[in-house]
Amino acid sequence: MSHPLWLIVPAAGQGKRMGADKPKQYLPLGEKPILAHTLSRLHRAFPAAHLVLCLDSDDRWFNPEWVPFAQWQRVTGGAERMDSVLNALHAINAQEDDMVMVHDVARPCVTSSDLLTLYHAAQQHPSGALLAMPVADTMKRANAEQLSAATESRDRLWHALTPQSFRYALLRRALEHAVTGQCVVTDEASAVEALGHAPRLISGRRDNLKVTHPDDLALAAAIMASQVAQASDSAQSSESAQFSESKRSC
Ligand SMILES: Nc1ccn([C@@H]2O[C@H](COP(=O)(O)OP(=O)(O)OP(=O)(O)O)[C@@H](O)[C@H]2O)c(=O)n1
Ligand SMILES: C[C@](O)(CO)[C@H](O)COP(=O)(O)O
Repeated sequence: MSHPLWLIVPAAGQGKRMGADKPKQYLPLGEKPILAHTLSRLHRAFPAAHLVLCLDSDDRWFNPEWVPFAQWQRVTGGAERMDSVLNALHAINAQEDDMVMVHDVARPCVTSSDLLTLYHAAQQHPSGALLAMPVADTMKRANAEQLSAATESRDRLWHALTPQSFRYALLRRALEHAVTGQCVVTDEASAVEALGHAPRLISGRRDNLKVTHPDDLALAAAIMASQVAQASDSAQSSESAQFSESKRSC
């Protein structure tokens, strides 16, 4: 029997790099805010999952109407992303082997196919798995004057994305270990690695953008529009395939 899935969405950040008048997860992308897009994408892939949403204690913008899940709870975020995720792990009544998947609210372009691929990989790998992207550019090491002091090897270098997914007990132990050691980790995989585990890297789509800077808003809107167009093209081509199939069988 498969274990329940707990979806943790850290959404307690301030969006300082975005520099807007509200946290970036509440900025509109088309008709709805980023947070609503992200939750809707997660729900499409995992309609029966239990959502845990980490929100800042002073959040004035959240609207529960944006949550499409039947089972969900709100928890208070912490000072760092890792504290928000650990608060969520402490708040839920999960079994040791339950699957937990953590996804940034700021990544609204994630696709169902990447979500499902990651979920299956994490179920099979005892150390968990994360979406990631092999580095595509030449990598430079700057000196203090922002001069290009060296070129780093790209060999086996990946960008970490989200979601990242692990068994509940492992992730909780890893984040508690990081917090106790006063070590700030920026993703779950770093905490798990610090326990000596090696999560599996799953090559994800390059358009799983983390909305971080002002320019990213237009980019995310363009990505979403192109994903919708691609989905409608493939629906049309599957309809026309069915049509030619039915003509053949007449
Ligand atoms: N204390 C924190 C900090 C961040 N996050 C969440 O972690 C994710 C990744 O963080 P980032 O993109 O850095 O978001 P912000 O912290 O909001 O951005 P900034 O660093 O520019 O302030 C986001 O979904 C953010 O809401 C969180 O839940 N709790
Ligand atoms: C978790 C993450 O999205 C992986 O890329 C990232 O580390 C979090 O973003 P931050 O900018 O480091 O807070």
